[in-house]
Amino acid sequence: MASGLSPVPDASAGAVVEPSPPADAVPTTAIDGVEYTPAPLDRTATFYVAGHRGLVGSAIVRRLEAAGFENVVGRTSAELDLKDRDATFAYFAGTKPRFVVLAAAKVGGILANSTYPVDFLSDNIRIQTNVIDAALAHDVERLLFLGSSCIYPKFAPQPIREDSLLTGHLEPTNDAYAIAKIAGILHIQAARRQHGKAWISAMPTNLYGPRDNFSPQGSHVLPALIRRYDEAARSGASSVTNWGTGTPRREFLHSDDMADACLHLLEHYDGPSQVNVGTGTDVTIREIAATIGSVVGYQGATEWDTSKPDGTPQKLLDVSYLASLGWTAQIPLEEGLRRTYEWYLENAASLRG
Ligand SMILES: NC(=O)C1=CN([C@@H]2O[C@H](COP(=O)(O)OP(=O)(O)OC[C@H]3O[C@@H](n4cnc5c(N)ncnc54)[C@H](OP(=O)(O)O)[C@@H]3O)[C@@H](O)[C@H]2O)C=CC1
Ligand SMILES: C[C@H]1O[C@H](OP(=O)(O)OP(=O)(O)OC[C@H]2O[C@@H](n3cnc4c(=O)[nH]c(N)nc43)[C@H](O)[C@@H]2O)[C@@H](O)[C@@H](O)C1=O
Repeated sequence: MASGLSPVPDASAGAVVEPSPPADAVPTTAIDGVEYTPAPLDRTATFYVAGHRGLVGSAIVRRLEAAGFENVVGRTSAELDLKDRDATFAYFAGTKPRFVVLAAAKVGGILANSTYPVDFLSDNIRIQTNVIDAALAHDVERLLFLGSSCIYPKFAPQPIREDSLLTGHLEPTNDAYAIAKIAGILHIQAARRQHGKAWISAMPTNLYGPRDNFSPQGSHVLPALIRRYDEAARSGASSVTNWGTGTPRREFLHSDDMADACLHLLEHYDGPSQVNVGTGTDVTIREIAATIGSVVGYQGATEWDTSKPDGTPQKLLDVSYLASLGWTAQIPLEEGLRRTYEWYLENAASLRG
């Protein structure tokens, strides 16, 4: 992040260089039937990544900088609490971002979501409402809101298509978080309808990668298991105990793939429907546990604590619309796991939690 943690450069300084149109700049039909033409984003514009230190936000910063964006900016939650409406508006007034990705949120695994539903609802509603309203007030040109696959009904037909939204009851372990995310999707659609904004929403499946949350109680399953199996391998433990039955199925996408999909969507999609982002394949929790055990070299037994919640039995996303826009995931699960484990080993001493 070249200028992100220092004052934002004067927007009037330097000539604006418009990038040339992409080779594939042919009209595309959006998921809801609207036609639009892919358009590259101006690499010199100020680009605010809300949540730039998190799992997804940090991957987006890496992807944007690799793509030549010169003015990627961000603030930590200590520097700018996005729950504070006045502070959020003041930041937008001072920074004047032209592009925004909203990757700041209160995020956690199944236990955190089910234990603290008020926090997941209230914090996320406030963060996203403040950012979206400030972006409206300060005329942000392109904004990408990140939701989650948990917005879909617990028993949605698999793989889950975008039009399954609001067709059934939510999974109770994360309904509060899901309702906040659904409100975000509607907020983006409302900004499109009422103010003509070219803003969009993406719904990621379960994500993992460097800078994930590895805290034993608060994290998602994949970082939790990397830590648990690594610690067991080191201590020579004869068994580890995971949560639930191990039978639920989950789809895992590396954060670098997610970041690539975000930029692709911003340059190739402009429609009101949220767009699913995933790999199109899933595994059982038992299978991912076995793979992680093998990646970290754990040789003991695995037990299952069925007093812990399983959550939804399956939430495999239908990613055919995103594929029709020209994007598919590139990082195989086992390779992504190895890369994440390497990052974990290098950073274990300084992890949160
Ligand atoms: N991880 C996953 O499996 C999935 C994530 N998502 C979505 O992707 C997005 C990013 O998630 P992820 O990267 O995993 O989450 P992380 O917890 O890794 O990062 C969240 C980021 O949000 C920032 N943040 C949180 N609260 C505030 C606040 N009050 N003010 C300012 N910044 C705040 C944090 O800033 P700081 O570090 O400075 O405190 C952090 O950088 C979220 O919208 C999430 O819902 C969707 C599906 C799956
Ligand atoms: C991304 C998504 O993440 C959350 O939903 P989830 O997919 O259910 O998330 P999870 O990764 O925490 O669990 C997946 C599965 O794995 C099992 N499991 C085993 N052992 C551990 C374990 O040690 N930790 C965790 N967390 N899970 C474990 C666990 O019992 C469950 O069956 C949402 O709340 C919401 O945040 C959201 O949108």
